Amino acid sequence: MSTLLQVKGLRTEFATRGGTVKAVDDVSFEVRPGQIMGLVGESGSGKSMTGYSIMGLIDPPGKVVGGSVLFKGRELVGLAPEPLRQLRGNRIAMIFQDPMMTLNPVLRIDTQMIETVRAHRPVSKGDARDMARAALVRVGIAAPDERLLAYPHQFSGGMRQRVAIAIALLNAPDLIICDEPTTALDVTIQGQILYEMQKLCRESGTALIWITHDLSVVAGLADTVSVMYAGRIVESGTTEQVLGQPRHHYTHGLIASAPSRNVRGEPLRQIAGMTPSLLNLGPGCAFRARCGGATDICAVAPPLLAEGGRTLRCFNPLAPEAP
Ligand SMILES: Nc1ncnc2c1ncn2[C@@H]1O[C@H](COP(=O)(O)OP(=O)(O)OP(=O)(O)O)[C@@H](O)[C@H]1O
Repeated sequence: MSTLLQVKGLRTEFATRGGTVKAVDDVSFEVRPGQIMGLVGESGSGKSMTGYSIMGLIDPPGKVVGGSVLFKGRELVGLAPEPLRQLRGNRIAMIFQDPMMTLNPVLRIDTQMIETVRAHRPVSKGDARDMARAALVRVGIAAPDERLLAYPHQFSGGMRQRVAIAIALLNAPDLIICDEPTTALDVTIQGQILYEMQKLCRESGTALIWITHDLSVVAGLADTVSVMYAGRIVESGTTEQVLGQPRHHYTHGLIASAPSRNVRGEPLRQIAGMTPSLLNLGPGCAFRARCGGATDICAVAPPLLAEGGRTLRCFNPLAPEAP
């Protein structure tokens, strides 16, 4: 099938007093229309910055310093602000952990939604209002006419996030990047939103990149998973491959330490050691200090192995389990 988004060798750096932080370091992946990709990793691994880099939302002292982001064949790296703005909220949308990154606290919901539609297409206010109403219904908001007249502070956290999702859906984008949008919500609401997002994607062919540290979320949602560590993707493949038979020691550690894998009465399992600083990271595997499989060779840059749709950056991967 055709490729919707092709990210190749993407690199984003922050100039800090202590030196250069390589937040996104040679990241590559592809997303097809309608595909749901999970981007997982611990806090600080570069997931959000990868999403922001694709969206052209990196602010100084950060900068995309290399690589390519092809969206429907068009290069987004280096694209001028105006054409980028036209793509955002129209063909590509982003949903943030905090819905107030999307919502304006002083405007009524109808005003915000109508403006979002009319910024990208020449429709009447009445038609834009109908589209806003339909989007609220799609995300499961009851009494949409009443809700359209409300201000963001009149909604609960879960409802506010639903409105932010409805705004992202307004112009039927080809791609939505979701940055932990359900993390702050209670488990029941999180489950409902995940279910609705998956359904919407399946129905409309919208592709999703779902950024999360929570493996249980991607297990039920994503078609493919990419695992990030210290700014790099260390393993990717189908969800079954990566979560069912991890080959990278870091992926294995993440799965083993997931809260759902812990047994009451036994000590909580964790990956030993600390995530490294992204300042002055050398070329070798950044996980080697915490890795049970590390050998001397891991001090040099690990090769990118590709096998049966899976990619892996490791000299000493875990053996595939016998079928
Ligand atoms: N303004 C900044 N100045 C310097 N470094 C930054 C800045 N913003 C981000 N970084 C660096 O980028 C790295 C990646 O951050 P990012 O937010 O992408 O991580 P993440 O995996 O999304 O984590 P989280 O789940 O906590 O959001 C951070 O570890 C930090 O070192």
